[in-house]
Amino acid sequence: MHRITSASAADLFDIAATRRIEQTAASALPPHTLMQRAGLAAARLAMALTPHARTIWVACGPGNNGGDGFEAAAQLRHRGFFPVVTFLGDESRLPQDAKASLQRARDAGVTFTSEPPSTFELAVDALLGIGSTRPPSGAMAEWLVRMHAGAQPVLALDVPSGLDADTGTLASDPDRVPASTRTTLTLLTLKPGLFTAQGRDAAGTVWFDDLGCSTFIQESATARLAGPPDHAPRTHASHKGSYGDVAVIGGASGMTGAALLAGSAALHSGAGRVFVGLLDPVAMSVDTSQPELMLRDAHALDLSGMTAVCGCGGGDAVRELLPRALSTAAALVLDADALNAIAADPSLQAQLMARGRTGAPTVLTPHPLEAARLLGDTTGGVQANRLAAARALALRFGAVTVLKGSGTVIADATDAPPVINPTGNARLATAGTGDVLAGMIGAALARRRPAFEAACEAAWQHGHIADTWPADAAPLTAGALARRTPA
Ligand SMILES: NC(=O)C1=CN([C@@H]2O[C@H](COP(=O)(O)OP(=O)(O)OC[C@H]3O[C@@H](n4cnc5c(N)ncnc54)[C@H](O)[C@@H]3O)[C@@H](O)[C@H]2O)[C@@H](O)CC1
Ligand SMILES: [K+]
Repeated sequence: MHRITSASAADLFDIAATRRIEQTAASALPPHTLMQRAGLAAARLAMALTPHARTIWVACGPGNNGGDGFEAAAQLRHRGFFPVVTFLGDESRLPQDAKASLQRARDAGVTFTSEPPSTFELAVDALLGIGSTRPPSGAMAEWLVRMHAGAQPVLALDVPSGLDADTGTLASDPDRVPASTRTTLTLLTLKPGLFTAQGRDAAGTVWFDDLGCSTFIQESATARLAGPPDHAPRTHASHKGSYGDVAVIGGASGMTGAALLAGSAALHSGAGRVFVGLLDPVAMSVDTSQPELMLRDAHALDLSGMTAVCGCGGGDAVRELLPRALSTAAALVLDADALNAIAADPSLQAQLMARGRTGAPTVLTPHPLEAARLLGDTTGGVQANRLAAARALALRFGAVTVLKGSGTVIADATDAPPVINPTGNARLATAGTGDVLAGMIGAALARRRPAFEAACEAAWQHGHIADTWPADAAPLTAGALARRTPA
């Protein structure tokens, strides 16, 4: 059992793959072994979370997730703890493993009640796991509200009840901000839904126990959790040409700052030279706070041989430059208004697809609304399956797609599993942080990282800066994020 952090990459498996792995493992092991291992891991984590707990409420549901709860309760009782089990299900219809664990809990002397205990130091959510099929209702919904209403920790087994383990969508009340401290112990496999959409908030800190079954995994991952980028040292004999040129195209009237932020981010991410091609005809000619940035009229920049970062604060004016960027930029990041322009113009879409067919490195960085416009979908439709939406965009345009949001998804048009970025937090919910990400990806492309790796590495780094922002520093601003310096 170990805690999942952003320090190491990991494979993720969807529900269908998890069930296949379970079948393979279960057929190779003595009966009930998996559930007993799951319950023991849950009990150990419960004891570590609340070593002095007097009452541990274990809420058990009608399937094998409930069985994990019975087993955990039995193990806790054997160790001198006082679990109180509430069971929402029909004993005669319990799956065999769960039935055996229910009996083990009874034999261990666990207390069973019909109503949750009035006070508890820890709640164990064993109501629904990967078999969740509909929003919790009735007593199940009431119990979930109750366990999350207080400040007591909640330990969810396998997945938080009601969370779709494939997509990270939560069946009920997504806007509820729970008071509880959340931990999830996920079993057998890591599931993508824990790390994107509502999954990160619902799951809290994720622990993983493979139940000793990693050797039974014979299939490829559904998705992957990104790990930190490798830090390639710069050779002494390198020069600014070794790290490439970035040209930011954006900054229409009133939005110059967005382009300067992207430029600053590219500069501080190590690009050799950064040009900022402004679309505002009366724009400044130098940014005295960042004299390294070379400000130009966007129309005058020759993009061949350069990495263009196109769209940051681009307004409608960026549209006329897109055909040239799409046809001449050596590598290209399309962000914000560039994406909106493409979504509204079939001829630009055709050019983007044609660029994709040439294999020229191209990265799209939509937030969910921009992704929805490009796909002709709604934001809700995109968020309902972020992995599928990112992959659909990557396939349609032949471009690496970075679908931003909690648990940013990076997909390309190959068979490689999409990647979910584990870093980042709500500090990034401030204007300009998307421009910074675009600039960071631009810098990675400029030093000739392959587009998929460039996107994964920049997304990880961008979130990591926010994750390590000192608590006592001034609030994160996009400018400070671009400079990587809390100020
Ligand atoms: N599959 C595995 O690999 C393993 C499974 N284990 C546990 O078993 C779980 C999967 O077990 P199951 O397939 O039985 O699925 P669940 O225990 O998640 O629940 C399925 C049952 O809940 C009912 N249900 C679904 N949504 C409901 C709702 N909103 N309200 C009320 N009832 C609802 C279904 O009709 C079904 O009876 C895993 O998440 C994990 O906790 C572990 O014991 C270890 C191994
Ligand atoms: K659960």
